[in-house]
Amino acid sequence: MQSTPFRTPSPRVAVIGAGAMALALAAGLAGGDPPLRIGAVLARRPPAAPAFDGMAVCADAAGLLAWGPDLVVECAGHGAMRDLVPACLAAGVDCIIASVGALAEPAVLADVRAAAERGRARLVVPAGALGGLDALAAARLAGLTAVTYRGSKPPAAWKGTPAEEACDLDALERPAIVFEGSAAEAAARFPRNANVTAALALAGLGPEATRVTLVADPGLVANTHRIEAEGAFGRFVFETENRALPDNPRTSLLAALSLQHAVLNHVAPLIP
Ligand SMILES: NC(=O)C1=CN([C@@H]2O[C@H](COP(=O)(O)OP(=O)(O)OC[C@H]3O[C@@H](n4cnc5c(N)ncnc54)[C@H](OP(=O)(O)O)[C@@H]3O)[C@@H](O)[C@H]2O)C=CC1
Ligand SMILES: O=C([O-])CC(=O)C(=O)O
Repeated sequence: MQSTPFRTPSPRVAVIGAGAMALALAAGLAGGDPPLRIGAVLARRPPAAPAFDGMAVCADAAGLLAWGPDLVVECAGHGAMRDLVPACLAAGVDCIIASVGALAEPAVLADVRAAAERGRARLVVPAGALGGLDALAAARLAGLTAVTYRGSKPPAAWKGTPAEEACDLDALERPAIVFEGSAAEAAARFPRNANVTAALALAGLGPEATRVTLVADPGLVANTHRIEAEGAFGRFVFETENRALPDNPRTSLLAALSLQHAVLNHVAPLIP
């Protein structure tokens, strides 16, 4: 038998969603060393991009589970996370999710947790477009006193969101605050831009106590995320300036790479 670099000879990985992030994930894994091909995609219509060629296309959770995945990666949106991920977990399939913001709603978090317990499966919450969550989660063990987040993106990334009520995105000449409040509210009001605030909240002080500022900045090219955390451990600041994916200006390349790393972490015996 040929040796495999993975824990199982042929990991059966499926993806939910066929947008910018799924495309980057599929291409990134297939182009890796060693390559890993995603075998199935759950999509509402057959995906056209060549990165999805050869994948089984499933229409719903039952179809996806019938394909027999070892691991499902959600990169579709809050609705898909809420409606499809619990069924996968309850069936014993580990899941990695991009749409972490859905977990800021306590009922969804409870539902997902119960499904994972029922199926003895694992839900992996990656850092996505952020960094520093390993340090934050460790620091939490000794007690945190404050966690704040400031997320700044170019105006185009805020199109079609409540930011349009806060300012005229097309006429901005200087940075404008488009939201200030809790991570819970940010994740709910900006489901395609503020998933990172829910991941931050889960790792740190929770969705109500994590303070969030969102900014539309016409001077920016990158999506910028800044975390400041304080507690018994001391203090840290983490900032990242992320390039956006070519197919979606809201979504950072780092978010897709974070999913790719989480998949490799799941299937490989050792990964730094
Ligand atoms: N954690 C993080 O750091 C980040 C998380 N995200 C999350 O990842 C999600 C995906 O991002 P991105 O790929 O850039 O978004 P896109 O809008 O480019 O793609 C979303 C894809 O998901 C599909 N989709 C939506 N709902 C469903 C469903 N119920 N069943 C099947 N397919 C569905 C869409 O299909 P259709 O064409 O049919 O609508 C589309 O193909 C975002 O919505 C956001 O929640 C995004 C950025 C960062
Ligand atoms: O990709 C990013 O920069 C962050 C993002 O959209 C999200 O958290 O939803």
